[in-house]
Amino acid sequence: MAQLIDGKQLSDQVLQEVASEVELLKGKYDIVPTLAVVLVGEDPASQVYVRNKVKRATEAGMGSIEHRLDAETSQNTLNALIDHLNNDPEVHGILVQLPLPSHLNEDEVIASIHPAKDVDGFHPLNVGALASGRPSLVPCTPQGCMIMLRQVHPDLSGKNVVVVGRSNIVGKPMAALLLQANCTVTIAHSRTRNIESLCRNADIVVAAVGRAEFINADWIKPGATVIDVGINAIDVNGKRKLVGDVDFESVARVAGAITPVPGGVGPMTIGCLLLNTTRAARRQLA
Ligand SMILES: NC(=O)C1=CN([C@@H]2O[C@H](COP(=O)(O)OP(=O)(O)OC[C@H]3O[C@@H](n4cnc5c(N)ncnc54)[C@H](OP(=O)(O)O)[C@@H]3O)[C@@H](O)[C@H]2O)C=CC1
Ligand SMILES: Nc1nc(=O)c2c([nH]1)NC[C@@H]1CN(c3ccc(C(=O)N[C@@H](CCC(=O)O)C(=O)O)cc3)C=[N+]21
Repeated sequence: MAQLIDGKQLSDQVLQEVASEVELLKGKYDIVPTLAVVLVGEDPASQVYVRNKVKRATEAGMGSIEHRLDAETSQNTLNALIDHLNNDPEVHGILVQLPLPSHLNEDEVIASIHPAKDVDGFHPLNVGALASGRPSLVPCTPQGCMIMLRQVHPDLSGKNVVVVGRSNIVGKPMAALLLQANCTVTIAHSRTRNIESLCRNADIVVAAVGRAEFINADWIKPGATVIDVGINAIDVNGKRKLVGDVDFESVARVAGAITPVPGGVGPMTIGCLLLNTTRAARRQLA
């Protein structure tokens, strides 16, 4: 049976680090690091994430502000809110929950967030910084995955890694971080040929596909490390259940180490989001 990489426990460590940084910023500089979360529409999954983020922020002694806008909100209204948050000295981090309703221009919204407050690391300036090996605010989910990987592989140098998925929020920044850690990185996606055999050659597989239990034991080299980013709600006998992009039961029998869902990458994402918020606050001191 594979070693379980416990995201809940690791995220508690990250959150403790966050809490002491918050204490320091309060005591020494009299500022309360504050995260503003913007949620447009009623997407029930997003509401769960937003709730979790706000809860953890409060526990860490941080400020958190929620802006819930209805699904019909116009681009102008959203732009005006972001403008206001950009200029509010008491807000240090801004997160606009994605995806946005289809009538809104996501790229425009992301580019309008002040790069120094972009705790998601999605602004083109932060994306460019990461791509050129000078990371600034690093996307939370890939950052969390790296912390989990380091538990198993303190030195990642030379590892063959396959990242399945090429989204801007997970796959691409994940690949950039792995490359910077001297891994040999392959990015697979829906047009990739022989994806199964590619994965079977990998020392590490990172799954960010968005398909429930897509990757099974036949794809995994015995002893490999598997990071499951997927969060998929499925129906089992009328009950809602969260599963990853990896078929946990079969893969855990062949892998050397694996992350569970829930309790894996998800909690790490939140930990890193709050860590980014304290980093952003510190940089805004000057
Ligand atoms: N734990 C966490 O904190 C987070 C979890 N998530 C979860 O991670 C998953 C991925 O999210 P995200 O990156 O935003 O998803 P996207 O839908 O944006 O991207 C999915 C990627 O998977 C690829 N893909 C889809 N089908 C296949 C296939 N049959 N074979 C190979 N590749 C395929 C797509 O390829 P193509 O580009 O060719 O279409 C795409 O690159 C989701 O389950 C999401 O809920 C996301 C963010 C944070
Ligand atoms: N701008 C933006 N930034 C994001 O980081 C972002 C986003 N938009 N849109 C949606 C995805 C998804 N995401 C998750 C974060 C935490 C959990 C999480 O905490 N999951 C828990 C449990 C969740 C539950 O029980 O429902 C777990 O996996 O154990 C899940 C998913 C962040 N995302």
